[in-house]
Amino acid sequence: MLIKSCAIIGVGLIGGSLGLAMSERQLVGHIRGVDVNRENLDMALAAGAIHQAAALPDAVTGAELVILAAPVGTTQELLKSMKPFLKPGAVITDVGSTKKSVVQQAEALIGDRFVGGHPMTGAETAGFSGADPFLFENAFYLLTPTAQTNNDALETVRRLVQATGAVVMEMTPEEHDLITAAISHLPHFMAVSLVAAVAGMSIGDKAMALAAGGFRDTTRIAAGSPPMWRDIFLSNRRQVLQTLEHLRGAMDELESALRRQDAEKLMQILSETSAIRKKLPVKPKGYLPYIYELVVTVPDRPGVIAGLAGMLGEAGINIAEIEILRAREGYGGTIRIGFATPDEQDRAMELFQARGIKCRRKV
Ligand SMILES: NC(=O)c1ccc[n+]([C@@H]2O[C@H](COP(=O)([O-])OP(=O)(O)OC[C@H]3O[C@@H](n4cnc5c(N)ncnc54)[C@H](O)[C@@H]3O)[C@@H](O)[C@H]2O)c1
Ligand SMILES: O=C(O)C(=O)C[C@]1(C(=O)O)C=C[C@@H](O)C=C1
Repeated sequence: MLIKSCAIIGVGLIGGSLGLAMSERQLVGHIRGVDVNRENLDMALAAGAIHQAAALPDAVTGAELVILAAPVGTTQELLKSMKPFLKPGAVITDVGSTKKSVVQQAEALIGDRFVGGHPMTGAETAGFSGADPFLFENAFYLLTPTAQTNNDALETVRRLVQATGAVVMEMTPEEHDLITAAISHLPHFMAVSLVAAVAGMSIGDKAMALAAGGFRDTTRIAAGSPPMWRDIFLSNRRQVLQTLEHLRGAMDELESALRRQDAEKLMQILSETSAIRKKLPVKPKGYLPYIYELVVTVPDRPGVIAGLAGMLGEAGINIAEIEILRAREGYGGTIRIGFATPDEQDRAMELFQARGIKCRRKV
């Protein structure tokens, strides 16, 4: 056990996942949970993510660690209300998606025992129902200590985060906010704008009903929690606007090539960006750092997945992930099977091919 008692304020997707990860791995002796939403609190309690549902200020009394996991706009009020009740030496951390304003507010209110944190993993689902004890496995978890931050407090948070399976990276709150503006907040801004633009077209409803991968993949995140994203945009306003300028520049260049019907320029932009996108590290988060995948085509027969799993099991090949990609009732479907090593992928491919099962490597 790393910590005797902890309070999580906000037991939604991230706070709930942290609670599950900490209690399942027995990292914390006793976890109290606080939430304005009774349903999330009840679910967190029933799932064992927290041991006790509590309210402020009782929840933080005697706690060695307090984790703020509500939208970033609540930080100041929450810290103000708990400050007089914090145990001397208690460590306070948060999981907020923006850091500079949060860290400034926290340091001004409670001083050097606040450690800013931000797991670079999540989902578009809000609330405890999406919580997952493995959410942090292999995910980057950014910590943003400042010159003021107490070293022991930083070490406590670092050890806890690592024990949840995450990979800690430290940076300044300023650098954090610019980077996350570019790779998280700007994409959200774009996804929301794309949904709004298409919804506002006369063909909007019909077009969206027909949407395949393009619209779905680029707009998944637009389904995210409105209060959470309102707070992120407002607290990282300057950096989001700064990165938006770059996006506008890139869009203007593409638009101008299209207007001029400049095929060469279009080809150059498309080739350059395609090459950059392909170089993104594969699966930087998830249960395994890299997954070696096969896509298997199977007939629609009861027990077909059990059959594949049995074959692999008999050959001593472990399945790391399995997913039904597409299925047509009565005909068949495609199944994605992930393996932890290229050797297992090769052996599975040989096994399937020897039995006449159609499969290919997913690249
Ligand atoms: N969703 C993501 O992908 C993601 C990823 C990393 C970090 N974050 C950050 O984590 C934090 C939580 O986000 P989430 O995705 O878990 O959202 P969520 O909506 O799933 O959970 C937030 C919880 O906080 C509760 N809450 C709101 N105001 C409160 C208050 N004043 N007191 C107590 N509880 C309160 C809500 O009822 C909810 O249960 C946010 O700061 C967000 O920026 C989110
Ligand atoms: O939806 C996801 O897959 C996410 O990981 C969400 C995401 C992101 O933009 O990457 C969103 C906000 C967080 O602060 C961190 C993660």
